[in-house]
Amino acid sequence: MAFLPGTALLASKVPRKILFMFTLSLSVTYLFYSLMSCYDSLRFPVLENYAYQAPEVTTLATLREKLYSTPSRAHLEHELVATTVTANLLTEKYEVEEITAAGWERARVETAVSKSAALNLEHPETSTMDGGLGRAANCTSDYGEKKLPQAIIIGVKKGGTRALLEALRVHPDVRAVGNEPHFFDRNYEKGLDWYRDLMPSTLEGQITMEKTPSYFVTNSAPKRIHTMAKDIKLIIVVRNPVTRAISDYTQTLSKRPEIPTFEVLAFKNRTLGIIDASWSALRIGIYALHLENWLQYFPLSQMHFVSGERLITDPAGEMTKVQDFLGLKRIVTDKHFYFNKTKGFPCLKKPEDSSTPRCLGKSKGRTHPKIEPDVIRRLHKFYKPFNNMFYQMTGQNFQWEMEDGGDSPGPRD
Ligand SMILES: Nc1ncnc2c1ncn2[C@@H]1O[C@H](COP(=O)(O)OS(=O)(=O)O)[C@@H](OP(=O)(O)O)[C@H]1O
Repeated sequence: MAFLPGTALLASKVPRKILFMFTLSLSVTYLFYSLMSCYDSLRFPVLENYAYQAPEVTTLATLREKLYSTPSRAHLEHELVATTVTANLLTEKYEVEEITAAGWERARVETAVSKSAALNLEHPETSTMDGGLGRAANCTSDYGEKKLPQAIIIGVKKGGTRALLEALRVHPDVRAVGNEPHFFDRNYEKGLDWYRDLMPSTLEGQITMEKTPSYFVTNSAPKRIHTMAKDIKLIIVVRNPVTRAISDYTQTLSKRPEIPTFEVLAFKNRTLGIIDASWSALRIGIYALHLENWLQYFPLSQMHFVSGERLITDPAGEMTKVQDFLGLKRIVTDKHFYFNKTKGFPCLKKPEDSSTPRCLGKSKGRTHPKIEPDVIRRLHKFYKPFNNMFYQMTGQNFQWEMEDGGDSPGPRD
């Protein structure tokens, strides 16, 4: 029997037309995959505002790797870091969003300097309490037009975002929606017209704002916000991640008293000291990793970081920096704040013609449960490298590492 090589045998048996079609389809598939891989490698650098040069990419990458990888037993004992970040359904379900109305009422600045402020005073707001999403609470006037926000407080949850927004609303050139719209995380499919319609009307020179602290930890939020407005200003109120986690837990506990203790939820393995970094109360505080996502889309110059601690100890000082960042006149000053001993926090001064209290409501400034000191120490150790990375990335040292390993300054804890 004559020996024929495989291809020749194939060619002899299969009609030429079919062979041609087969070769053609192979070529098209190859071309398609080549184009796809080119597209992938081209995608990221083309962002217009990409200005971020990670200071120590390897270090951040190493930190991320440590957090996400499955370490060996020896590694576990040395690093004591949680091994997975898959959603922890058990603990995630305890996440309850804070949607209670804020108690800080809007203080009208008597010495309004802008034309817009003068108009606002002619049409004082009927209600100062935060209302439903449809009609914003700080609706001082129906004059003007609804605009998409030019500045957003994007985080962090339990950082002091409500205190900041309410203090900003004192400014006559700031108009903000009272409740959290959650547009870029939960309601994006409703579209920009829906979002714009939530906003209060503004006059020329006034800034439209909103706050939704969960944006900071939402992967899709930076891109979506960038698509809406490349030049938007972003404000992030940050707080010692350990205190923040306890605050977050305290809020959940107030609504779900049956949940396990903080100490139980914080660890994957308490004996080995393995932190559960997938628990959202802890994950939110890894600021460096979340910030890295934002820096893919926005330069640092478009971001302003507020110290949640200083917002309590020196609210006027923090407000000066925020007003400068937003290009606003420095109208909100120390004259607007007083320290309320009963509340244990700064509150806004009442205007002369009103007797309404101007402290934030009961859901702000809750008493935290006492957490075991060695758990606090362990969490400080866990966050330390991420905090240092965050200080490098922002160029600011928030001084969360206290010498005694204790909590940051604040009224409690
Ligand atoms: N002036 C004033 N009054 C009351 N509370 C103040 C104030 N300034 C900052 N804080 C701190 O704000 C913490 C709540 O943060 P947020 O408003 O960002 O919380 S939320 O994410 O909107 O639920 C809240 O956290 P807890 O103390 O844990 O309740 C406060 O510590």
